[in-house]
Amino acid sequence: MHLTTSYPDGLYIEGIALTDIATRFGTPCYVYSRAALAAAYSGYRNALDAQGFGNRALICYAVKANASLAILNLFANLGAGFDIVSGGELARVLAAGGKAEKIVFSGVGKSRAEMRAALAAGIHCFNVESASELTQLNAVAGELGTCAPISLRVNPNVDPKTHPYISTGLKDAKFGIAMDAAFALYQHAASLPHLAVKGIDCHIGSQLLDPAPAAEAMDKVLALADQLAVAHIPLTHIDVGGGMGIQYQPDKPAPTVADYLAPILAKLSDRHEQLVLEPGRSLVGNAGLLLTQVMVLKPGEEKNFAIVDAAMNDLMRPALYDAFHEIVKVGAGDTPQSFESDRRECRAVSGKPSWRTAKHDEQCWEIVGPVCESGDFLGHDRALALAEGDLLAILSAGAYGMAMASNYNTRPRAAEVMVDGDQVHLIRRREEVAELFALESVLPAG
Ligand SMILES: Cc1ncc(COP(=O)(O)O)c(C=O)c1O
Ligand SMILES: N[C@@H](CCCC[NH3+])C(=O)O
Repeated sequence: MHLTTSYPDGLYIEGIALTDIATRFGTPCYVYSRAALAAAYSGYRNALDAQGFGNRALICYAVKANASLAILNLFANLGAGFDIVSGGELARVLAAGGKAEKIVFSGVGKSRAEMRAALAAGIHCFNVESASELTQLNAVAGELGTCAPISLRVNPNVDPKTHPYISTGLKDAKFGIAMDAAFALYQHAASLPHLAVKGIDCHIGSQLLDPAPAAEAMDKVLALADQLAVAHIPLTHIDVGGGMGIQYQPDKPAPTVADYLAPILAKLSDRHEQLVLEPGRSLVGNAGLLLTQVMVLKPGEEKNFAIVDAAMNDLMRPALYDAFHEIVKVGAGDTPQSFESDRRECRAVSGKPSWRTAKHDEQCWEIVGPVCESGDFLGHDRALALAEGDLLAILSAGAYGMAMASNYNTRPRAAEVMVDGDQVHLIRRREEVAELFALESVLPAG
């Protein structure tokens, strides 16, 4: 949440004014901070070092959160491994300089071609999610004359207390192998000639603000690991997944990495296995924002609409999960407002014709995009003093922002830039409209 600094001439990221970025690169534009990304990674490393896991923990950044080559390269240079879920992500990680031997491959549906590519690259481990996948992987590894390193991803049937769409550890989810079926499947895996049992994996969901469910899941995971050791199927690593949440709004603080990990690490401290972590959102979420410009103000009897040039195709979290992202003005003299007090004012006047807040010049706005969907909103009831042409920053947009962007309404995807001290680098140029239909063709004439 605290990515920007407010100066008299507007908001900055590190040494660069957001207004300058808008002038140079246009809007909508994703803006990341190299320092914030590096600090998030160090947060994990330091917490692990402090708990004595320095030499036996592998941080595998979950690429799905933000697959930018520049970000992958930055984490690779810091020593990170990667959690991938497709052949595409494998190719990206390798192109960005990631090391194959630090990659874990998650996901409920891996194609044979993806298995082959990962085996050829020599990844650290496949996180296998079904009996059928185990059989297929054994066959593919056999065809290649090799042995696939595997973990089973278990489903502990623990409620992670997060949004149902990003909850993965309850038994009605498509993810993982039921705890009571896992032991037998491990025995089967150990009997297959082209599999090497390495570890166990568990990921119960995303945006978790309380570590208790993950710690509860860990008890079940460790009980199974001990049972396997007795059955002569020793494990060399324990993958605790990702899931740590971040602060999106002032009244919902997130724990520090150290506090979040403490109850989980406590259960692992007197064990010998390597620890694998798969954090995504907590490494990138608060290191990026989406810069957008107000195109049209459309005050109305019921609601005031501020139509901006970013939309649900750029950031779909609000439309998909009703997710909250703080939105602030970035121009000269605009200090980020305290959202909580503003929201109360918005609600207090809601329904009144003027929709005016107590603050001078501020009104309540629905911040919406130009896409033809009523669900195309980026923020509800925001108290802001707006004029057409104003720049806004949609905060905490570094995770699952650009990664889930689409070309809906034939909208080119946004540019992405990375601030590094007093430099700013274009890390992905804005798409051009002609590129959006370059792969298509019309039917032959006649
Ligand atoms: C298997 C797996 N690992 C890691 C992650 C990363 O999760 P997060 O971004 O919440 O840290 C996810 C996404 O939830 C996932 O499905
Ligand atoms: N896309 C989700 C997170 C998904 C996690 C994937 N396992 C979000 O934006 O919050």
